[in-house]
Order: sequence, then structure tokens, then C-alpha cells
Amino acid sequence: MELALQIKNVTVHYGGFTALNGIQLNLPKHTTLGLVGESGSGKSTLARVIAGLIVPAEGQILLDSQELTKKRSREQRKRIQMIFQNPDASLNPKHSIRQILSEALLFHNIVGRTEIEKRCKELLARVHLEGKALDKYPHEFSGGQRQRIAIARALSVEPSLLIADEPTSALDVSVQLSVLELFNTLKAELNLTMLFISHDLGVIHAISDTVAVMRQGNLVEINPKDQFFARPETAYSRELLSAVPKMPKSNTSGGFYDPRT
Ligand SMILES: Nc1ncnc2c1ncn2[C@@H]1O[C@H](COP(=O)(O)OP(=O)(O)OP(=O)(O)O)[C@@H](O)[C@H]1O
Repeated sequence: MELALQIKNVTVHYGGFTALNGIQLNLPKHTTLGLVGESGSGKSTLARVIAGLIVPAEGQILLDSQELTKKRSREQRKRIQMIFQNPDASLNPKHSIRQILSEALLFHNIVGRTEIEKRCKELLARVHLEGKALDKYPHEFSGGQRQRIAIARALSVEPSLLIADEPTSALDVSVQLSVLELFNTLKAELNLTMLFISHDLGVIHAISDTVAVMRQGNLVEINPKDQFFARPETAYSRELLSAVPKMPKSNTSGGFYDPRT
């Protein structure tokens, strides 16, 4: 399978502390890797180093077989987009939704000025929001709607890789499922390649093709989803899975299910 992302021996230090320790990882195109691991294991650091927000002390990162330079070009930055736990991180509160969506389209020359309006409406439709949202501002939307807008903004530049770092964790349980379903729909419709970080194994089960487990800056397991949930390879993975609270199968409040059943 053709690879979208290759991470070769990537190490990151924060001062004297090693947050990532020689990470090796391949992500095939049009697949979703779910990244799990306890708090502080290095998941966000891995996301940030791939997105170019921090520079590794060692190692290489290749996207579509091209090495990403230490100081990324505009084109390289465009090709990896990130969605954060808090949608407000990527939505300027003083800008209308039209400005928010058109900014990246114009900056990266995705469409000409005359086509902006049409493209913005298409983007909103993709995330199930109405065109009239364009004239509104972020504070006029709920948390779930703001995350949908952040997703539309990230997709506007047609990235090769979408990184979502705990994108549903800050949302009310009732909206978590609809945002997760949106990710699954977009994944199928747009053939996305995604790195999806969550501490919630129910979410990871719902979205991933492959699961990778981090512990103390190391990647300790990477396996196809079904294999990971049925036959976790390491004692640490088994520990993570056994910490999932058991829910009755019929439980539909919020729609999450026990990934081990
Ligand atoms: N800017 C920083 N300076 C120093 N240490 C940091 C910095 N950012 C993260 N760390 C440390 O690096 C380690 C990895 O952090 P990271 O945020 O990548 O973990 P995580 O798995 O994403 O955790 P969480 O699920 O809590 O977000 C932690 O011990 C954290 O305290």
C-alpha cells in the first residue's frame, strides 16, 4: 500500500526530558491510525512534531515520500492540517465563518475570489451546517458546531493528512457521537488519511483501521484494529483495555459501546 506518512527514528526532547524516543511509524494512504496511551505518553507531542509545530532533535518525517524540511514551506504546511480538542484554537473569534473558511482558501490559492462563496457553502454542507452560517461568528455556535467549522476549515485546503488530537473530548457526550459520525462519513467520502488521537478506546474503535499505543515516549504496539482489540500484544495494551468500564451492550445513551465486545 502506498504510504502517506513515514516517521523514521523521531526523537523529541523538552529540555533534558525525552518526550519521544526514536519513533518509527508508517501510515498508508486513505487509512486512519488511532493513537492511544495514557496521559503524558507523548501523543500530542507526536502530533505536533508531524504538523511541524515542533522540530525533532533527530529523525525524519516524510509525507507522500518527500522529506519535510525543518522549516516547512507554505505548501508543506498546507498538506498537514490539525484539529484540536478545543475548536477555538483554530477559530479567530473576531472573524465571521466566511472569513475563517476563505482565509486558508485564498492564502493557499485553492480557488479564485469569484468561487469563494460557493466553496465555503460546499464546505459547510460537508460538515452538515447551513450556508447562512457564513455571516455568523464562532460564539454564535455550540461547541459541537464550532468543532464542525474547525473541521471544515482544516478540509478546505484538501490536506494529504488530517491530524485530530482528542477532537471529541471537550464536547458534551450527546454531541461527541455526532462529531465522530461526521469524521467517519468524511473519511469514506473524501478518502481521508487521518491520525486520530483519543484516550477513549470506544472512539478509537469506532474510527481506526490501525491502532498504535504509546507509553513513556515509545511506540509499544501497532496493529490492525481488530487484532488490537481481540489480541492486544503487550501487557500495557491489555491494561489499557481492561480499564475500559464495562457497559451493557444495549446501552445507547451517547451510543458508545464496549470495544471489547
Ligand atoms: N512544552 C513542554 N515542555 C516541557 N515538557 C512538556 C511540554 N509539552 C509536553 N511536555 C511533557 O512531555 C510529555 C508528553 O506530553 P504530551 O502532551 O505529548 O502527552 P500526551 O500523551 O498527549 O498526554 P495528554 O493525553 O495528557 O495530552 C509529558 O510528560 C509532558 O509533561
